[in-house]
Amino acid sequence: MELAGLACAQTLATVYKKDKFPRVLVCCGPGNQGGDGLVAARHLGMFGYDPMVWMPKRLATQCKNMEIPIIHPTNDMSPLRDALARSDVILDAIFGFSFKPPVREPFDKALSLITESGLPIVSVDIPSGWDVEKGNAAGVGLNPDVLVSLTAPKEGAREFKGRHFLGGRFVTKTMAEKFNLNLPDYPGFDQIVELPFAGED
Ligand SMILES: NC(=O)C1=CN([C@@H]2O[C@H](COP(=O)(O)OP(=O)(O)OC[C@H]3O[C@@H](n4cnc5c(N)ncnc54)[C@H](O)[C@@H]3O)[C@@H](O)[C@H]2O)[C@@H](O)CC1
Repeated sequence: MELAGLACAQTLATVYKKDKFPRVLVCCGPGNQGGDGLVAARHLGMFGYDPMVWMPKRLATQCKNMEIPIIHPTNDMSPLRDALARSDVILDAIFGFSFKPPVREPFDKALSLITESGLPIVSVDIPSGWDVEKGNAAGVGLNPDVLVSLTAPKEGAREFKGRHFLGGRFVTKTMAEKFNLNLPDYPGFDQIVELPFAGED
């Protein structure tokens, strides 16, 4: 979770520079991906961003020491609406590979508000609302500008058209061999590598 969160923060920082996009709204879901989001928020704070966390289900207190503001658990959407109005970019850490449609409350309203905001979105692992295998077939998912796949790209992300990064430097050789993963090399000490657009060499 620590390295996955760092990979997410590094992806956002690579595409959305802090001088133009300092205010990051990190939207965290109720599962492990939400945990990645909290870790990413902490790293974004260390990178010099001004992160804020929206977390409708109470998770942990990872952000306390960084004094990152947390929008408290509530089904009322007005705090999220206000936070969106004060943000430059969104890190979508709401749902990952365990998401099963349809989207339940309060996340259904949250996904609509996030889309309506028109802000750039960086999604973690699979855009929220997409099925891990069927993608956005139901049409209720976010349409992010950037995706950071963790471990390996998911089947459902095939139709994703934006900038696509892989964050999986934490995958061991044994694991890569066991699951027959064909993983690219990571440059330098980076936690992420940008993948070519589908169809590119
Ligand atoms: N296991 C792994 O190999 C790794 C997992 N990681 C992260 O963990 C994610 C998977 O974590 P989890 O399995 O905890 O699951 P998710 O983080 O995908 O979320 C599952 C949560 O969402 C809720 N949920 C599912 N469908 C819903 C719906 N339709 N409406 C409302 N709530 C719904 C579930 O009740 C559960 O609380 C990955 O996508 C990735 O982001 C990374 O930390 C890297 C390593």
